[in-house]
Amino acid sequence: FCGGRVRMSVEPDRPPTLPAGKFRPKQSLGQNYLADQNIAVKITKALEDASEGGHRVVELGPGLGALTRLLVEEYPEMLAVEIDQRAVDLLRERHEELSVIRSDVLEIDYTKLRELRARDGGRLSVIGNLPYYITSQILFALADHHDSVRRAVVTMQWEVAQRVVAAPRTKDYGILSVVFQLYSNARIAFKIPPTAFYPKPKVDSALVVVDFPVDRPRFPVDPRKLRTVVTTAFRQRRKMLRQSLKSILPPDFKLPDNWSTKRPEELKPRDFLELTAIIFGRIDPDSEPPSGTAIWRKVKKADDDGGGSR
Ligand SMILES: C[S@@+](CC[C@H](N)C(=O)[O-])C[C@H]1O[C@@H](n2cnc3c(N)ncnc32)[C@H](O)[C@@H]1O
Repeated sequence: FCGGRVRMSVEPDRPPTLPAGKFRPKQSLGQNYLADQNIAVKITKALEDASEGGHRVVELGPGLGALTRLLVEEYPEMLAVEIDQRAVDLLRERHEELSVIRSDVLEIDYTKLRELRARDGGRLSVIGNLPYYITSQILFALADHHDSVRRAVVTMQWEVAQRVVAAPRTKDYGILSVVFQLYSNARIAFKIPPTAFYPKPKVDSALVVVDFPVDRPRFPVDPRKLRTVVTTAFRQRRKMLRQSLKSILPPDFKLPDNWSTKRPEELKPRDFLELTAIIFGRIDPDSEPPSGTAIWRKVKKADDDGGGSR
């Protein structure tokens, strides 16, 4: 009647999932809880997992369950991995049917997890409002196990998201850009303002959707060697490769002239594959991918117990 706009949601402050009392968010664990229900819905919708029961769905750092409570409706057989015992207890209380294990997400071996969870032979679907202090490590672990993951729907700091999608010759181009553009199709879905979280972080965040294509040919280089080459080159991004890569070049090895005067930001992601092959040689692309440490025993126990194992 008066033409005013109807507000669809109230300004988020305390998340509705935060229990009354002494539950103080721990900054050291990156606990900025999502408090905006509209955004929670948009994040969970981006997962689009078609598995019956959702046994392939894994949530990293569920916290107080802002995403979990929506996910568990659609994917009752999902698994949640959380390090904070208080949150684990709370989730078990609120969602009896949920498989939740207390563990460090950095211990996840996605290849083993897929063997255990993706019983239909599919790949894992990973979702999480990531704790920002370990975002890069989580992203690299996902990239290392790209054969086992179908899609990752993850929030991260806006500037880290910019690095994931950055093009060569831009200031954000670096190790994250190279790795994610080689192994995946990654896109920023939308920006998330600090007001969507409690407590409010100082920076904007982004939802990033990463798809790992199933038919991508295996690269003929060792992924750990590739990482070494890219990280070492970007550590001195203004220097020419013959200088910046000195410390990792084999004895008596001379970088061919067409590479030696380049700077890392001039190289496209695929050029780094070629460079790694020149320095360290090619490997059999059908060899087994490297496997990290595992929490699969705990996962198996949670499955065997038919719900959350303690
Ligand atoms: C940014 S909060 C997000 C919480 C919740 N998903 C939400 O959206 O409100 C990050 C969560 O990851 C958990 N966390 C932090 N470090 C972890 C680790 N190494 N392994 C597993 N969970 C971790 C924190 O305890 C916290 O619950």
